[in-house]
Amino acid sequence: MASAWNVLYSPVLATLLFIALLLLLWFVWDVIDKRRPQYRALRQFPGPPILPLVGTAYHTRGLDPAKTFDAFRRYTRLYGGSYRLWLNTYMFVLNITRCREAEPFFSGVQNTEKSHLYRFLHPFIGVGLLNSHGEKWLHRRRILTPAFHFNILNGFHRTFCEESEQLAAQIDKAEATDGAGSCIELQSMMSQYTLNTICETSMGVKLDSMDGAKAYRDGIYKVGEMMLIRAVRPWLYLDWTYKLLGYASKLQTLLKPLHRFTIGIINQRRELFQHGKLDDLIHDRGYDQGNTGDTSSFNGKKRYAMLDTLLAAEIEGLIDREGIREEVDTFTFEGHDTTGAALVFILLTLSWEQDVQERVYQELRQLKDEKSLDDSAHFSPGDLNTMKYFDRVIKECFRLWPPVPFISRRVTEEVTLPDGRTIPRDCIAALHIFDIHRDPEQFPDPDRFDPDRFLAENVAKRNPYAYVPFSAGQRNCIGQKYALLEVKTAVAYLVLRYRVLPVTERSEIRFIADLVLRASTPLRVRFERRS
Ligand code: HEM
Repeated sequence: MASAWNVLYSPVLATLLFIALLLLLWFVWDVIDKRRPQYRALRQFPGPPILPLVGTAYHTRGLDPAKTFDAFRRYTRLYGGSYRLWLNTYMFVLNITRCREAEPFFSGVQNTEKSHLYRFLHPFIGVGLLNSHGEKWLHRRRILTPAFHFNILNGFHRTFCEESEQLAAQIDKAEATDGAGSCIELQSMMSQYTLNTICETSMGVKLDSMDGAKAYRDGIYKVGEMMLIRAVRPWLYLDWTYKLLGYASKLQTLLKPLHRFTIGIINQRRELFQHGKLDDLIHDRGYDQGNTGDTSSFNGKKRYAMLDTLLAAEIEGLIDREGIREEVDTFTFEGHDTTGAALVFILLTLSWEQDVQERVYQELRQLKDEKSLDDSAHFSPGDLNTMKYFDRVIKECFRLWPPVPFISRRVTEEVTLPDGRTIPRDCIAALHIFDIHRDPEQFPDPDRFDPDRFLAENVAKRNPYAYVPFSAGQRNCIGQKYALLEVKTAVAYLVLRYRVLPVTERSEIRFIADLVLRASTPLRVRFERRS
């Protein structure tokens, strides 16, 4: 008898009973949870079976980033469009892969709040233009919109040209070392180019000429990797598990020098700004040259750079020091990897599509001749916009390889779709731009590269939200024109100078689930100097 009591009171049994009780409570909660209207609403959409307790959490469990990327595409094919995933009332997602379901998020003024995934960016970029909402977002957007005025972009064009020359010098150097037509790994080279340009245009510094540039560059990449680690491991979504497993302190260690770097530059520039020396600086850098039309002033200062716009707003009491830091880091984060990815996939595409590349080259050459520009001269921003075929090629590359493959929103207002289905409140709307761009109803034979999809008559036949590489509506990309000018400047310069030849084939590419479109293996082309 005594031994039976001993068994009953043994710690093992007590633990088992405790676990059984927890499971029972979890099960009861799960049953109640599934009676909520959100559950019923989401069940109107197709998706993988929702199992008791774990919902659909099994669908990406244990998958590496490449398999996670493939799993999302597989589900889109399997369910013929948008599909739902369910964990519980606090975590349920509608994966939107067709523009008919995406339209309410792009066209309206409601549901503009970002999902909780953007919280992972808080330690790095704070709560700035990208991830704030409501009044704060509107206020910041108003302050920053003048920093993207076309006169200012024209000033940035000079930086894009100089850095394109640096890029070519690097390619030539590789050729001198490794022999003619040497293989170039694109992802790191393009990322270096775009980090240089964003540092100069947003903070006014030439990164490569600064102490600590390498540490900053490496730090930015490592922080990007840590964001990805968190995004693809749902158990790290909770702040306490993130802290407990040591990730939070590792991130802080990485972020400290990055923030010190940005704050140092902001302080230096503030000094110049407050002592009225910035006009000399603008003049020295030539930002005030080549501006056409409007030379309007902002608090007596020319509107020429992103940080300077913020410093002027600070004087007016519109933004504080931390706010300036947030926005500068937001631009560095949003403005370099995205444009880098765009360049990688444009150059790869040109390497696969030799006829297209030749036609682009002829168009560039013809304009050069018409304008009597010598070989080393760059096109002006106006010139770049006149080349229609070039423009269509860039657009088609952005369609097939959108640098930001997915974005997400928190549904704060229930959405009723034209077919009567509802997207419930508190749902996460994951807008998969990668799949929206491959909707066969909007883009027949969607995987085929065809720049003529962007002929005016073809564009007119499509839903206005079928093509959204820069998102659309209120929360669209503030840097869209900047990015297009940068990309076109670099591609035009490189194509005129080199024939881009294939190394990595399209069929070899394995994408990974990431904030920016990236492949798991190196992406390479050859650059052959044109005679
Ligand atoms: C090819 C390059 C780029 C692409 C494809 C791109 C794409 C996007 C997309 C899809 C969004 C919406 C994000 C969301 O809803 O979560 C966005 C927002 C944003 N982008 Fe870009 N972007 C690019 C370059 C840039 C550059 C160069 C800058 C800055 C210099 C920039 C700054 C921003 C900011 C601040 C936002 C948030 C805007 C807001 O919510 O008001 N982007 N971008």
